[in-house]
Amino acid sequence: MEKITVLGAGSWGTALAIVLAENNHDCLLWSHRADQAIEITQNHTNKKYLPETTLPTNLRATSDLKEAIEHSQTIVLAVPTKGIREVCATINDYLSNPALIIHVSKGIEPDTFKRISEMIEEEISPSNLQEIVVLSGPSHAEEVVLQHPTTVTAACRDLTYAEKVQDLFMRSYFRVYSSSDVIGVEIGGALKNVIGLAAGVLAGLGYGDNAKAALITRGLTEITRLGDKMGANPRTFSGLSGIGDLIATCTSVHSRNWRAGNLLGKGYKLEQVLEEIGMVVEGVRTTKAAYQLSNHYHVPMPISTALYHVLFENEDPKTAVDSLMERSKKHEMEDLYEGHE
Ligand SMILES: NC(=O)C1=CN([C@@H]2O[C@H](COP(=O)(O)OP(=O)(O)OC[C@H]3O[C@@H](n4cnc5c(N)ncnc54)[C@H](O)[C@@H]3O)[C@@H](O)[C@H]2O)C=CC1
Ligand SMILES: O=C(CO)COP(=O)(O)O
Repeated sequence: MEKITVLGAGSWGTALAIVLAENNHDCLLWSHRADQAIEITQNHTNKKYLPETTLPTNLRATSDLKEAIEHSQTIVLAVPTKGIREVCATINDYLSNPALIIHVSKGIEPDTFKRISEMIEEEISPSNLQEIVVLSGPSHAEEVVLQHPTTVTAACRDLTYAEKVQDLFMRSYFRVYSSSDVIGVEIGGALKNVIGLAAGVLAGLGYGDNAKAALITRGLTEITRLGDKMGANPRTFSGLSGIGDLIATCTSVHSRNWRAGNLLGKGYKLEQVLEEIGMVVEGVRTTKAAYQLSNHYHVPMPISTALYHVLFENEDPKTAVDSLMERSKKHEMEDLYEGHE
């Protein structure tokens, strides 16, 4: 049994805290809302994010970040990408011993192109940092709390820590694999949200399985192409954090990104869509980052680029799909044939 702190009491932070509490760890969940922390500790519910779920009685919550950090040196970071820097900068002030940070967020910061582990390293001083592990894969919170079989990957440059995270989380319904490819696991997790949004757009336009299969396959191609340039092991993209998460997000009714895209395809405006979903839709910001990265590395990413035009330049979704389909002919394995975009 270990003392573990989970920062972020949204759907994912809460679902993971449940797994840890069921594994008999002394788990303290931090919410930045006092009323939510009281609800979790006293009523054993988190109605806003997991309305049907009863939480284990050994799971407590606090809204005091200092108390949460003093609780343990094993910290699961489950806040949206946009909040990572702010939360890390604050906890850096409270840390008195090097912490193991396990991050579970999926995004890339626009403009800086930083992955989550890079942002953590910039905000937490080296003396306060033991290691960073990323935990990622096809894992909707709604199904984890129902104890449906789920598989994820824990990646760290030092495999010892990835294996430690495996031991903390492994449970009959929650299987964790290890990897040392932090870059690949982070890029796969972030960019699948862009393709998931696009899959929702296609569904919203009324397109079916042919279009979905094309999108997943060609989406994986552009993720792999970029990941390769950014230093990932291309094989990682055929694993859980790559194709695995891509399938889950592009085919699931639980996916916030898919649902957001679906509404966009039906003609709703982005602001309306985000209000309707009410939870973080990471793919929106990551689409901006993907578009910028595509230009920066001169890597063709036609799907991400088309989605960027829809999200940020008001392009009509149907026109964007038509433009994608009407591009010049290509070889399917175009990366082998330079000059063929
Ligand atoms: N929901 C899921 O099934 C999964 C989510 N993830 C990832 O986990 C991360 C968190 O997602 P969810 O839990 O789904 O989001 P959510 O929208 O359910 O909850 C986010 C939580 O973070 C809090 N929050 C927002 N901004 C904050 C800030 N600046 N500082 C502190 N707290 C802040 C919100 O109040 C809320 O409690 C995302 O990167 C997401 O991609 C990864 C795997 C599965
Ligand atoms: O990352 C997830 C599942 O693996 C959650 O996806 P959404 O953010 O699209 O809901």
